[in-house]
Amino acid sequence: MLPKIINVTVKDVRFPTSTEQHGSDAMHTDPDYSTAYVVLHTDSELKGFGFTFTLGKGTEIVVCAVESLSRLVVGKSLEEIVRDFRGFYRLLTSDSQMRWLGPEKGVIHVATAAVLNAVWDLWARAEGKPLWKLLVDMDPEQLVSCIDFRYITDVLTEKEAVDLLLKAQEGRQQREDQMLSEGYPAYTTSCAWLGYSDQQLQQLCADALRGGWTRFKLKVGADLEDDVRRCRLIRQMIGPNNTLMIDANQKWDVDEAVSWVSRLAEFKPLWIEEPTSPDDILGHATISKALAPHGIGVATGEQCHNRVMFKQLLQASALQFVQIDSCRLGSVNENLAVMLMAHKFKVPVCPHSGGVGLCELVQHLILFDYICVSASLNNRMCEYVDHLHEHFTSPVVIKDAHYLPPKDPGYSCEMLDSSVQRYQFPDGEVWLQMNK
Ligand SMILES: C[C@H](O)[C@@H](O)[C@@H](O)[C@H](O)C(=O)O
Ligand SMILES: [Mg+2]
Repeated sequence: MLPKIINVTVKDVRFPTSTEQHGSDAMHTDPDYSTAYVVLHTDSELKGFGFTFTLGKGTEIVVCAVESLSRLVVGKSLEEIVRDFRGFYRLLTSDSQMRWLGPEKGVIHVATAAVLNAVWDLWARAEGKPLWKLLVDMDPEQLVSCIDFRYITDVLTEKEAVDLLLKAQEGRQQREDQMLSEGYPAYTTSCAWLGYSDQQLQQLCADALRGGWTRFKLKVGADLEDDVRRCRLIRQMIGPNNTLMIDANQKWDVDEAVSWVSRLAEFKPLWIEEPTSPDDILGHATISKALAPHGIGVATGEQCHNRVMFKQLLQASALQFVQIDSCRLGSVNENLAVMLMAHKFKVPVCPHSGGVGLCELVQHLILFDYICVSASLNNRMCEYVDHLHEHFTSPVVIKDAHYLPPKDPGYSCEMLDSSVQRYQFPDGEVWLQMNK
């Protein structure tokens, strides 16, 4: 018997990362990595844990949204949910009154992500498997039955999705074994946040090189001369053969993006990430076209609202790297749709990660992508940042710059009770002390 959800609790948990400029970029200069942290309580011993990611202020708004959605969840059994997961996704995203707040975007959608992440965590725990393995073991029809195809059937139908998954079945066991022994390739963003000094960047970069890292992301976009200096510095340190990516976090207008990045082309970045507004699909297409002769691709997705936006970015050849996000899209359900569309358009998926807990979650999705969808590691890697893992009960395991597949049952969302208590906003000990 699968458990029934009898209560949902949600907490505002914030980590004061801004004090040391961790996570800083051209637009988000002082992020306090935070979560709206959800626990599904059931009529059994099992619980489901989930969250979405925020930058501090406003997390209380997401908490309210989760509370509103909870009314749709309490009283449902897991059996009833997973028997028609597409229907359950629709229930949360298409409530005829609440959808006005989105639809499928903004606060209400990240709140949906938090709730659905907890449901997937609960399901994987009930099956006694890590989430990636639950997905890998599902047959194509069952996987596809979790996806809401509304608004994307012009690009991907249910039947096509099943066919893509069937086609990728060959070599699956071998890829699973490979992941278990080698892990999934990662890149690091931890060396080069915008607020770090040159000295700090050099030190962290030297440490990372010693630790076996070969792919590095640098924040740009505040000041062109600073960017030239920092790109030169990091390129000198990592040498010509390691990979460099740059990330502007939406700083520029379209033409400005093209001229600014052209100036940085000599440092050979693989991609420019979020050059402009995440909503500007045609702008991304223009930038992609202009930068192609330099061999620089456009990456985006960490603030892409939903599968419909990804569909258009792909249709318009507006991105060369798809950055899915475990806490912005409607959880695993919507990420499955995006991974399959990316595969159809032959665009590699390189997930956005980092923040607090995003590495823990997204590793499951990218393992599934490799084993069951893309079957390729070409031009693919998953972001990693080295912050806040100690607050999770099943933290990520990195070996030689690769994510090793998680083994514990669930979606790796559970935080330590002591951390939740200490960092709860505004009454946790850490915040009480900071505000003294
Ligand atoms: C505010 C955050 O740290 C962002 O800077 C971060 O998610 C970043 O865009 C990334 O790609 O890791
Ligand atoms: Mg980014």
